[in-house]
Amino acid sequence: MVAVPALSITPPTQPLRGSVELPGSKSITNRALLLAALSQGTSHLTGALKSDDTRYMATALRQMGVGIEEPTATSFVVTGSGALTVPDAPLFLGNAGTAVRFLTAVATYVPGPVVLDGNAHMQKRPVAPLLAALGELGVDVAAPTGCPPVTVQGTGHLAGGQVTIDAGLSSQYVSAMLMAAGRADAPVEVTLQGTGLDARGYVDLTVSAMRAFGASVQQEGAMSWRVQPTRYTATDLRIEPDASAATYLWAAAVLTDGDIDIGLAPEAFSQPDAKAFEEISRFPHMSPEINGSQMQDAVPTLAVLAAFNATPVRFNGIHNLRVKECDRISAVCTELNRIRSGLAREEGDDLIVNSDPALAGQTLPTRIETYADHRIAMSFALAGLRINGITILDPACVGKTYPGYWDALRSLGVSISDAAS
Ligand SMILES: O=C(O)C1=C[C@@H](OP(=O)(O)O)[C@@H](O)[C@H](O)C1
Ligand SMILES: C=C(OP(=O)(O)O)C(=O)O
Repeated sequence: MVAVPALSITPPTQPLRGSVELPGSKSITNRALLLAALSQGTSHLTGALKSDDTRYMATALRQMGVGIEEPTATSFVVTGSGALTVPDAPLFLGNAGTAVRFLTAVATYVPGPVVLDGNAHMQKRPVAPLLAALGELGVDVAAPTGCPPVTVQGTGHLAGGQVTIDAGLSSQYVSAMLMAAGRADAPVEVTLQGTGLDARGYVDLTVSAMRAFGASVQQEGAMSWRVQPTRYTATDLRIEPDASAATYLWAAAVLTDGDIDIGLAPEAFSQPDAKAFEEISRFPHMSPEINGSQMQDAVPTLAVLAAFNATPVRFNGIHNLRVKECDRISAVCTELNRIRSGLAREEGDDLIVNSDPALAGQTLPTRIETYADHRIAMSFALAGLRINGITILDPACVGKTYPGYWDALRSLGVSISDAAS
């Protein structure tokens, strides 16, 4: 495939109408691949996402002896023996946070050393709190920089016991520990350090996925979970569409006064980002203050939409957007200001969007930097639906979670063309 350096978007002259088939959920696909790999027997996963993040997960599991076939563009057939084997090379996981965090915990089931690494962006994303928690259960794991590469000296086992996790930077540490716990030798009690959990909905998603594969997990209050050593049972799972992907289409519909059928009502999703629909449906009267802590991946979508809102919007509860694929607070702020100076500002870890409904219809030639971050590319494409002159650099970065994004917009009648470099 020839890399396309940039895409230019022409605002549609009509409301966007039509239907779009969403990709499967990244979060559920990577949980299901992992749990199926730990199960003995064959699991059929349908409606799955095929993208960079799920490819990295599947490839790493194959390197550890798991059989994974891909009979169709949206299915995986996973055959596990209940054990993992020593990979003959480091596991390269790109910038897939789920793959890195989940596999770090599960690598304890390999009877030997495992190195997990990622690209330059992933090498800046913290894993130390997860390592500390694994260490409490006796796992020999090291990451000299506190970020990948990580080396796990697996024993093929995980002892049970009590573990505390500081999930202030990522809920994925909790999800990783819980999923590993289901195959431990004895019960594991996982307790949160601190007061709360941003992105709690992703831990709920983890517990549901574990239960689908036969695990017994009790949530004990808001702060801890007890996982029984049931091991996992192979199962067939239909994966729901990706709610984060849905946010772009919901926003595209309200921005153009259109109507896009994604085949699923907002309330039918179990993923946390579906909460963003409440704010999207209020447009152009979004709330003056939006707490993004429980719908973090939707914040770039909401922030670009907020640029066209009737009144300014402050986003709070979003501090850990700074350790996603890029520093998303800074990236969104910088790129909104590139469209029109003064459109956004940072205040501590809050992002304030100084909304301007008069942006719609203007010509403001802007080349949007995307920082190798799919969500920056996908959300700023929305600005191109109302502003003339928006160009998205490195558009192929959407391949992390939504390779078909540009085609989906084109199918709705958006004109997107290769930009002159
Ligand atoms: O568990 C998951 O599937 C995810 C959890 C969230 O990350 P953090 O827990 O790191 O905030 C989210 O941003 C990510 O895209 C997917
Ligand atoms: C933060 C994200 O991904 P991950 O943490 O899984 O790399 C995302 O998809 O927006």
